[in-house]
Formats: sequence, structure tokens, C-alpha cells
Amino acid sequence: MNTATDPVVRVRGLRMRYGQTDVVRGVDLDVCRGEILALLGPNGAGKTTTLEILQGYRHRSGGDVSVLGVDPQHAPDAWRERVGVVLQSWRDHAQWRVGELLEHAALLYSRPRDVSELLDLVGLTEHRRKTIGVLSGGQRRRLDVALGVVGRPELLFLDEPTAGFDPVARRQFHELVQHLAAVEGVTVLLTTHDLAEAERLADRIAILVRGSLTACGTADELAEAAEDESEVRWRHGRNLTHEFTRDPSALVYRLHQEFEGPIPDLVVRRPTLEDTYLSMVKGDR
Ligand SMILES: Nc1ncnc2c1ncn2[C@@H]1O[C@H](COP(=O)(O)OP(=O)(O)OP(=O)(O)O)[C@@H](O)[C@H]1O
Repeated sequence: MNTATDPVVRVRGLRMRYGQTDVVRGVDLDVCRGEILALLGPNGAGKTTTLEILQGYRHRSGGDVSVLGVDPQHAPDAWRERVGVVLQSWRDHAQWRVGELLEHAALLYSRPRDVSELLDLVGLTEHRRKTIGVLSGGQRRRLDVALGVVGRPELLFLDEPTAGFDPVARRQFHELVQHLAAVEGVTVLLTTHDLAEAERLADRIAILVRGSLTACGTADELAEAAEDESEVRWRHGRNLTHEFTRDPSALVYRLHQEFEGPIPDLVVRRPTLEDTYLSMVKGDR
């Protein structure tokens, strides 16, 4: 029986093999209700494969998977309504108008969002009557998102959602996803190659390298696990100097004593998610 405290996504020992090649090798992962989890990893790490297994589009080679309390491989149609997938394949519908496509998609669900509200939510109101073929790349992606959420899904999968977005569109999209998670309790699982996006948007980040999860946690927890060092910079007389340390407070304290007061031009740079990510995937390129 599925309860409110059970994870929305529960994966144990997930394996996927194409021919002789293992591309997912024993992944364990839990995602809780209302959580935004970003799956990061180099090209070919197995992110899309993992997402497609969780969406029920691919049959796994091994392991246990439960999504909204159901094994996606044997999910009934009612389960599909509860899951939103943002696809990228609306090129076949180039002659459709934006509003028409959304109205048509809404018919497939029992509790769809109001199309006007949805257009507003994704910032496409003024493009309602345009055909899909004339939309820009970023506008098309917004339409993809609209189609993914039209049925009010409890769980939303986003595969590289902001590829091709300009900075303003990206920020608006982040606000939309945060709204869905915080206000509507939607659970979001996304893949991205944009580390700043992952850091800004995700509650937790999972890093997949060659089919294995090498780390999962908040950006701070990952930095801790990677044993990344902070850089402390200061000026000594006329010379700028710097030191790397895992304990910047201790170094700053020591310098403060040495200088018997303020440390000239002090800068402490903590490891970014990019530093952590690069140290974790090192050797995989
Ligand atoms: N249908 C398939 N048949 C055989 N191999 C496949 C198939 N689909 C994916 N692969 C291989 O599985 C591996 C993982 O692919 P996947 O698309 O899951 O990676 P990814 O992490 O999403 O990569 P990217 O960041 O480039 O999108 C790759 O080596 C890919 O070539």
C-alpha cells in the first residue's frame, strides 16, 4: 500500500544492458513528494535510459522500480495520467496552432488544466494562435513543458528542459518548476548539463557516471563528499597569495592572528557544484 511518506520514485539495483554493454549498473535512488531532483552526468552516462525506464518506455534488464507505487513496466492507463513527460517531438505537428494542440491534449486527461491559464503559466499567451512551425526554439520548449503539465501530473520528468533557452526564459522556467513543486507538490526529476541550473533548481543532485550513481545529495553534501577544497586569497605586502584548504575558517583565523587584524584583500572561494562535478567525473572523458 502506497502512503504519503513513501518515496514517489523508488529504485533498487536498477540495471540496463544493450547487447553486451551494461549502461545502467545497479542504481539505487529515492525521490520524495514535492522534491526536485537533478540527474547529472557526462554524455552517455545512462540518464535518459534511466528516465525512460521510470517512465515505462523501456524495459529494464534488472532491479526493482516503483513510481507512484506502481512498476512502470506494468502500469495501467490511469497511472499515465499521473505522470508528466516533457517530450521534444512536436515537429510532426508543425501545422497545428499552439492553442489547438493544448486543447486537444487536454481532452486526454480527466482533470486537465484550463488552457488559457496554462498558456499564461508558460508565457505563451500571445502565441496562442501561431502554428507550431513558426515558434522559436525556446517557445517550442515552453510548449513542450505545457504539454507535460496539462494533465496536472503528480510527477514530472524533464529531459534537458532549458536547452536553447535565453537567460530570461530560463529564469522564468525555473520559477515555473519551483512553483509546481512548492505550491502544487509536484515531484520533479530532471536531467541537465547546466550545473548552475541544477544548483539553483534542485533540492538534491544525483551524479551518474558510466551507469553508476557516484553521489547523491545537496550541492553542499556533494562538495563534502568530493573533499573539494576552498581557495583562500589575500595580499601579503605587495604580493597576492592563495592557499587551498578544506577548513577555510581555520586558515582565516590563523591569518587574522598573523596580521593582528583585518586580512588585506581577503577572498574565500568555496567549491562550486562545477568544481565538485568535475572532480567526480574526472577520468570519464
Ligand atoms: N536503444 C539503444 N540501443 C543500444 N544502445 C543504446 C540505446 N539507447 C542508448 N544506448 C546507449 O546507452 C548509453 C547511455 O545512453 P543515454 O542516452 O541513456 O545517455 P545520457 O546520459 O542520457 O547521455 P546524454 O547526456 O548524451 O543525453 C549510451 O552509450 C548510448 O549509446
